[in-house]
Amino acid sequence: MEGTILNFLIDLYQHPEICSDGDSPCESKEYSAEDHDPDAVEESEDSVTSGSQQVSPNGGPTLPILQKIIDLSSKIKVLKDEHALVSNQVKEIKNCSFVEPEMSKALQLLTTELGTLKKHYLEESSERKRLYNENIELKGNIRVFCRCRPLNQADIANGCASVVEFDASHENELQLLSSDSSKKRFTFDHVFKPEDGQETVFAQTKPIVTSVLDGYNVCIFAYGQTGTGKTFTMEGTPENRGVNYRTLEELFRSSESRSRLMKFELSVSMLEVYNEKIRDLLVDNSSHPPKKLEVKQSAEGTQEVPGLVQAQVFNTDEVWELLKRGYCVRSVGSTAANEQSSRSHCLLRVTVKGENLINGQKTRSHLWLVDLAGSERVGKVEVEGERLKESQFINKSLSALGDVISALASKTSHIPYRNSKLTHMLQNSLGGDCKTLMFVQISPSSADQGETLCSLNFASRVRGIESGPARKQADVSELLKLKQMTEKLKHEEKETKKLQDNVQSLQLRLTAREHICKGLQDKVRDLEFQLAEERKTRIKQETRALATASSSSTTASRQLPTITEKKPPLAPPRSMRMPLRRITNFMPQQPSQGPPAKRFSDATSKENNNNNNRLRRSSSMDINTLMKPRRSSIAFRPAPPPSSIASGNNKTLQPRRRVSIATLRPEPSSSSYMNMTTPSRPAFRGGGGGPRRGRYSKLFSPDHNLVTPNAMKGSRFKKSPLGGGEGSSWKPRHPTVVALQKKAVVWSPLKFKNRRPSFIAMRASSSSSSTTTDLVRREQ
Ligand SMILES: Nc1ncnc2c1ncn2[C@@H]1O[C@H](COP(=O)(O)OP(=O)(O)OP(=O)(O)O)[C@@H](O)[C@H]1O
Repeated sequence: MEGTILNFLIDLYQHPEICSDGDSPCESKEYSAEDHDPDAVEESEDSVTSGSQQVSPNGGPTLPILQKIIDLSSKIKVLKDEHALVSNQVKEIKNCSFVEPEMSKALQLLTTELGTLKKHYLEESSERKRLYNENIELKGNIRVFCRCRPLNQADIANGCASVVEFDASHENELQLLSSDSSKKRFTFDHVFKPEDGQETVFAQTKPIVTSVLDGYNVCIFAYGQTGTGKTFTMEGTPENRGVNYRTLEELFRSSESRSRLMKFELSVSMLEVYNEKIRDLLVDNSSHPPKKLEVKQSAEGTQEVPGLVQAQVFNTDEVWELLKRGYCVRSVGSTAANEQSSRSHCLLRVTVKGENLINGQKTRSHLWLVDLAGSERVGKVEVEGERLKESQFINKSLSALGDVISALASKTSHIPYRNSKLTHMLQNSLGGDCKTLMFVQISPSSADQGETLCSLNFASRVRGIESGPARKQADVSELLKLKQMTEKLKHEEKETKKLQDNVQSLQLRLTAREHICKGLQDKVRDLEFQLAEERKTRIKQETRALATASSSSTTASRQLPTITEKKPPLAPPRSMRMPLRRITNFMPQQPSQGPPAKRFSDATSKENNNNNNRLRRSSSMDINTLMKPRRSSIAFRPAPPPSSIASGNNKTLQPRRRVSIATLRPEPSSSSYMNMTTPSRPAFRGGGGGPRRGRYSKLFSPDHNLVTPNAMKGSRFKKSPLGGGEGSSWKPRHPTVVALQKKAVVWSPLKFKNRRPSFIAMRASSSSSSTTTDLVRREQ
C-alpha cells in the first residue's frame, strides 16, 4: 500500500499535468479509500503539501521531497511493524493463563493482610478507647468550665466596667475584682474568655460528649445568673449553634466513623421542669392539657420518666427540627435581666444504644444537656406575680442542686436527690457513676459582681467533688436477658451435672460388669480347653483300651466274660492319662477292716469270685464309698494265654493293666436311685434336703454303670452336670455355671477333683451282667 501511495505521489510530481487536464490518476488507477492507510495518506499529503512549496518554478518535483516521502514511508512501515508486534504482545498477555492464578494469589494475600489489619485496628481502637477514658477519669469525672460573656450594650450603657480578668499565661484561671479592689483567683478546668466562640467551647466539650458512645452516662449543664449566656452556650443561635446541636452532630459523625465496629441508635427526648412540673417539649400541648409526667425508679434502679417521648433521630437535620420544636414551646418570659429569660430548666436527653458488632456487647447510655434557669436574686430582677413564683421554684430547685453537689463533695451517705424534680431526674447523671460537665456562666459586668462571685464559689465547690471512676452502662434490658440466661444456664449446668453423675455411675457399673464378664469368659475358655484336653485323652484311652481288649479278648472272655463283653478294658498308658494326684490300688482288705481291698491282685477265677463276693458285700455295706468316685482307675491282671492254661500253668503272672473309667449316676427317674440308702450320708436319703443335697445325690450315685465321656455324649447328662434336669427345683445361679449350661459340654467328674473327697466306684454287681472283677479307685 505504501508502494502504491509512493508511486502515486511520484506520478503526481513527475506529471502534474495529469491532474490539471481533469484526467485524474485517482480515477485511472482507482485508488480507493480502503487501500490507503489514513496515517500514511495524511503523511503523504503533508509531504505533498510541503513538497509543493518547494516545487521549482518549472513545475518539476525536487529530489529532497521525494527522498523525504520515501523516508517517511519506510518509517511508517517500521512503525506498523512495531504496532503489530505490540498488538501481538497485548493479545498474548490477555490470553496468558498465568495471570489469573497469580492474581488470585495476590488477592488472597491482600485479603489475609486486610484481616490482620482489621484485627489490629480493633485492638488499637479498644486500646485507644481505654486510654481515652482513663485520661478523662484522670482529669476528673466532674469537670467545670467557666465561660464569661462579653459586656453587652446595656452594661456599656450603664457604664459598667469588667471586673473579670484573665491571665494569658494561665488559661484555666480568672480573677474577680472585689468591691474592695482585691482580686480573687478561681481555677477551673477551662476558662473561656468573652471572645471565645462556640467552636472553641465545643472543642473542649467534645471529648466528654463522645464518652456517651463508649457507654458512659454524661451530664452537661449550664449554671449561672440570668442573662449570662446559658442558653447561648447550650442552644446557641441558628448562626452560632450551641453545644446541643454540635453534640448531636458529633455523635452522628463519631458513630459513622465507628460503624464498622459499633452500631448506634440515637434518640432524643426534650423536657422542661417548670414550677416543679415536668413538661414534654416534643408533645404539642396546645390542643389538650399537658400530660403529667413523673420521675419513677425503674426495676433496675435507674430514674425514668414514663410516657416521655423519645424520638429516634438519624441525621442532624432531624435533630435541628426537633430542637427548634422544643425551644419554641419552652417557657420563656421577659425579666428585667433578660428579655427572653428561661423560666424553666430545659433538659435535652440523648439516649444512645450501642452494639458491638464484633462481640455483641450492648450498651445503653444517656447524655443530659441541661440549660438551667437563671440563678437570679428575686429582688434584683424585680419580679412579681407569676414571675416571682417561677423564680421561687427556680431558686428552690437550684438550691436542691447545690445541696446535692455539697453532699457529693462532702461524701455524705445520703445525697438528697429527691428534693427537687431536677436533681431527681439527674440522679443517675450526677455523682460517681457518670461524667459531669458544668458550664458556669458569668457576667463581666461590675453590676453583676456579687452574682458572679456566688456563681464562681458554687462552681468551685462542684469542682472539688471527688467522684469515683465512671462506670460503663450496660443496656438494662440486655442485662435482664443476660440474668435470665445465666439462671437458665445454671439450671442446665445442674441438670448436666446430674446426668454426668448418672453416666459416670453407669459407666462404673458397666466396667464392673465387663470385668466380671471377662473373668467368666476366661473361666469358660479354661474349662473349654480343659474339656477338649479331657476329650482327647479319653478318646485315646478308649482307643487304647479297645486295642488292648481286642488283643486279650480270648483270655478275657474266659476269665472275665462279662467285663469283656460289656466294657472293653481301658488301659491307656500312663502318659496318656489325665494326671492323677493319687492312685491307690483297690486291694482286698481284711473283713474286720471294713471295705474290701481296692486292688485286684489275682487273676484266677476263684479269687475273682471271692473278690466279687466281697465287692458285692461292700457295695451294699459301704455306700459312702459308692458315692465318691467320678473318675476311677481299674487295675486288673489279664487272663493267661491259652497256651499256659493248656499247660496247666495258669498261675503264670501277667502284667497288670490299669484303665481309667468314669462313673455316672443313674438317671434321676430311677426309683432305686431316689430311694437309695446311704448310711454314711443319711441326709441324702429320700431326695429331700434341698438342691445341694440333690446335687450330691446325683453326683455320687451308687449306680454301677461305668460310662466313658463318649458314652455321655448325647445323653441328658450333658445338659446339666449338677442335676439341672427336669423336675429339679434347683437352678444354677453362679454365672460360670450359667455360662456352662449354655454350652454343650460333657461333664466330667475330673473337673471336680479338687472339690470332692475320694471315693471308690464300684462295679455294678446287682445285675447278672455285672460280674465285674476290677478294682476301682478314686482319683483325686
Ligand atoms: N458568649 C456570648 N457571646 C455573645 N453573646 C452572648 C454570649 N453569651 C450570652 N450572649 C447573649 O446574651 C444574651 C443573654 O443570653 P442567654 O439568654 O443565653 O442568657 P441566659 O443565661 O440563658 O439567661 P436566662 O437565664 O434568663 O435564660 C443573649 O442575647 C445572648 O446572645
